[in-house]
Parts: sequence; structure tokens; C-alpha cells
Amino acid sequence: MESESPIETKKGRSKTPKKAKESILKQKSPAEFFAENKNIAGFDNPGKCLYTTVRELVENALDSAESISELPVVEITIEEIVKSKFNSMIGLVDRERVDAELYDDFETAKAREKRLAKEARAQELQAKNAALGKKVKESAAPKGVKGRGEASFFRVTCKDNGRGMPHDDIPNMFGRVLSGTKYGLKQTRGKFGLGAKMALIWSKMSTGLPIEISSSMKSQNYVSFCRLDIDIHRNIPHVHLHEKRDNKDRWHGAEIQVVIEGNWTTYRSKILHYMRQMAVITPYAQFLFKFVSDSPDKNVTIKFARRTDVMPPVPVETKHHPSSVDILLIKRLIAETSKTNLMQFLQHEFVNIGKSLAERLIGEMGPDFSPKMAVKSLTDQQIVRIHQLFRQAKFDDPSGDCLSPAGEYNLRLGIIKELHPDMVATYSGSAQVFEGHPFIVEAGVSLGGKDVKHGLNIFRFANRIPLLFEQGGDVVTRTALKRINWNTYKINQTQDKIGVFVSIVSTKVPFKGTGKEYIGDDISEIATAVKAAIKQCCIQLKSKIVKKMQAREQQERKRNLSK
Ligand SMILES: Nc1ncnc2c1ncn2[C@@H]1O[C@H](COP(=O)(O)OP(=O)(O)OP(=O)(O)O)[C@@H](O)[C@H]1O
Repeated sequence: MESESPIETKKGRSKTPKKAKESILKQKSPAEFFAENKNIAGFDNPGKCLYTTVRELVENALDSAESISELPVVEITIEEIVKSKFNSMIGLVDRERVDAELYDDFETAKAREKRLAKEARAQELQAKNAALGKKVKESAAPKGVKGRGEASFFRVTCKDNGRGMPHDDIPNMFGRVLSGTKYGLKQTRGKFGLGAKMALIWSKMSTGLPIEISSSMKSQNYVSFCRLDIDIHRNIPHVHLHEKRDNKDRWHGAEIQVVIEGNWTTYRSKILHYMRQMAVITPYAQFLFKFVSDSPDKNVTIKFARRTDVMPPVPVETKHHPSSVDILLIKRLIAETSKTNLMQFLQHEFVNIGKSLAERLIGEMGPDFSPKMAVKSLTDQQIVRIHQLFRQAKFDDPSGDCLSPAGEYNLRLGIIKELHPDMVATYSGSAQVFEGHPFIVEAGVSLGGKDVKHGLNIFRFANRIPLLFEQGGDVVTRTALKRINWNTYKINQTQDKIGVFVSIVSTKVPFKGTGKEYIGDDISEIATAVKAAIKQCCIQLKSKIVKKMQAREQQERKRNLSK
């Protein structure tokens, strides 16, 4: 057999083609996957990581307090840690630079001279202009030298008055990616069993420090304290300390503390917006937000006071609707059911399948099926048949009883308390359904107010979480921009200060991505309901605007007559 001819290289030497490396089969743990792709969970860069960490901790705190019908009290503190303090925390000795040229931000003496001269000239010009009474433009902060700059570290602490956690579950709740208590079919802010672990993974990646959890449940006379990090490769908690401590104050709730790299300067306004919007949608909660640093002028303390004791009802867990299940889920329900025969299984594991409908469905499945047949003996083909029938048959829609919308009263109160608008209208829609999942849309439209810019100011909420990113693709933004003819309601889309608030709650919010940043525009049921809710508010506003205009005209007429 002839051997393959070698390849001629440029230099005329021959070279045998390199053999492709044998591909080796490897597995990745979920923790490894999310550590490598942390952006899909909203941990894109240090600034966004700080924002998302705050978000995840606050949302867990609210879920926890609401689950025991406790009016939430949440304290969130971001403490800036300067590098020397950080180094002493981890026992690292601060070292002076010896080889200056080694550093990315190294500047030659000549370049430094040039930069300082330029800065001095700019300052001189500014002083001259100020002396001449000319309007002085705020000069941009000196650019300084090139380079990535020093990392900034922050200790983020979130304390709540919620349910707390069972002592033995804490390590898995915080040290095992994709573990949580919110997987059931229920309206919760959390859903993936990921958020708190991502904060820990980021702390592990950026500071190497563990997370600290204190927790106590109502029935416990001790506080559980746990310091742990996560074994990324095995996706298991690595516990440093786990002990029971005295609970003299009979406190219940949780306090989570994590030290991460972040960027306060670039994400300050996002974090404060998030807190403010959370206060709008959760007026029954009290939030104390603090930013603490060594320079007092940077420090922030904001208390978002509770304005009502009316709390939305606790969302209840519900069963699956037959139109919403897939083959995998049917198999899981079969494996987990306590019922033995097909008839009982259908009635017990799904909503809206009563006795007579179950009988009719089994009859329709074909001769291989019978009410008394053992559900655990169903073959793969039979399960596919059930799934097909579930897809085609007509079922009553699921009710929205399991949902817990903010409520028109709370939404209105939140808007008034945070924005002080001149006019506001709110609307709460009835429960509707997409792909077998119930959802409710509530909306508010306001005109005028504090810190509201001209044009459309859109505020989006999903399961009572403010959504601040990816606004462009969101169903609410697109509807407000493209599908509402504001003129019809005597509202000027560019001149008026319009606040559009839309809150969507569901047992399954169709978020795009695990970051829970926005709801796509591709589910027609949701898009239609959003449009209808905004329109209802506009109709109310129009009648208020018309009345106001008429009153003004009348006054003018009176004034003219009296002249
Ligand atoms: N402050 C808290 N109080 C009580 N339990 C908490 C608290 N924080 C977290 N937990 C528990 O830890 C679990 C894991 O939290 P984590 O943030 O990782 O995921 P999640 O909230 O379930 O879902 P998501 O990833 O969508 O936020 C939660 O399901 C909850 O049971």
C-alpha cells in the first residue's frame, strides 16, 4: 500500500500531517458548567456580579418571609473593602511594587509629565471660565493611566426575618448547584436552585473566600451558623464550620454574607434602581439599604418604609395541567405517584381531570388501556399515547387561585409612594393561560412625578421581581412602544412623563435565559394580555385627562366672564 504523500512546506521541507489528538470523553459537573458560563446566570462582569448577588439575596429573603406570611424586613449592606484590608483578611502581606515596569499601568516619566501638564491646562481653563462667569462643564474624571485598574472587593450581607433553614439542609442549599426548595409548581421569585450558589461560585473565583450563613427557624432555640464553599468539580458543599449557637433574642430568619469582587461605581445606579422598583412592587416590605466605605461621601443609606400591612396571599402549590406536561414529566409523575391505577393517577396528579373526564380519556386512549390497569406498568408507547391525547383533548383552563399577584391596591400604592405622579391608573386582569400555565397581568400607567423622564418610563416585574436588563426584547417594552396608540388616549408619547408598570405572575414565567432578565415577546397570550392591561389603564387616564381639561376650560371661561 502506498503511504500518504507528505505535505510540502513553504521552506521546501516536507512535514507529515499531525495526527488529530484522540478525543477523550469527559464529564462536567453543573457547578463547573455554571462557573465557566456564569454570564448566563447574570454574572457577566464584576459590576453585574455585584448587582446580581444583591438581587439573588434580596429575592431569597422576600420568598422566605412571605412563605411564612411574615411582613418582610430586609437589610442589605454592601461594604467596600480596600485592598490592604482584603489582603489582611486573607492573611496576605501587602507588598510594595519593586519592578514597576512589570505592571499593566506602568507609565514612563515622560508620559506622566505630559498627562499632568494636560490635566493642569484643563483645570486652568476651567478656573478661567468660572471666573468669567461662564457655564463650567463638569470636567471628566482624570483618565489616569492605562490598565485594568485595581480590583474592588465588597462584603455583601443580607438579613431577613423569614423562615430560616433546617440546620442539616444548609450545606446543600448553598453548596450544591441546582438544589433548592422552589422546584414545585408554585409562584416564587426563585426557581432554578442556582442564585445563591452563583454568588458563592463568584466569591470563590474572585476572592477565594467562603460564604457565611446564619439561620434560625421559629421552632429553634439555636442559630445555625455555617461557613462553606463549594467543591466545583464534584458539585458538593465543602463545609468549614457548621455549628449551633445560642439564640438569645429568639430571632428567626437568615443572614447571608459573601465577599466578592465588584464594581460599585458602574453599577451603583442599577442597584439603587432595583431597590426602588422592589419597593414599588413590595410596599408591604421594609428595606434598609446601606453602602459603606472608608470615604463617607460615597456612603449611602436608604430606608424604603413599609406603607401597608396588606400582603398578597401566600402562593399555593398546584398540580400540573394536562396541556402543559411533556413525556418526561408524565414519566416522573408516574414514578413518584402514590396511586396505583391509571384512573386514580389521572384524577390525582393533574388539575381539571374529574372522574367522568378520566373515564372518557381512558376510553379514547384505545383498547390497550383500562381504568384499573397498574399505572407503573405503562409502556413507553402507552405513555406517548397519553401525551398525544393530552395535547389534543380539550380541558378547562387552570384557575389562577394558586397565583399571588401584587394586587391593584399594592401596585397603585407602590407607584404613588415612589414616584408621586400627577395621575395614575391601575388595572388587574383575570387569570389567563399559556401552554397550560396560569398567569395574571397587572398594569399601572402614571403621568408626571418625581425622577421621571419625558417619554415612556417602563417598569417591568415578573413574579414580583423588577427586571432591569434586556429591556429591548421584553414583551412589555415592545407592547408599550409599538402596540399602544398613546395619542388616542390624549397622551403624548414623547412629551409627557409616562410611567408604564406591568407585573406578570405565573407558576411558570417564560423568562429568556437563567438570568431572569426579560420575558420574550413570542407568547401571544401574554402579549395580548399585556396590551389589554395597559389599554385599560389608558382608558381610565383618558377620562381623567378629559375631565381635567374640561375643568380647566370652565375655569378659564369663568375668568373671562368676570373680566
Ligand atoms: N434567605 C433565605 N431564607 C431561607 N431559605 C433560603 C434563603 N436563601 C436561600 N434559601 C434556600 O436555599 C435554596 C437555594 O437558593 P438559591 O438562591 O440557590 O436558589 P432558588 O432561590 O431556589 O432559585 P433561583 O436560582 O431561581 O434563585 C432556596 O430554594 C431556599 O430553600
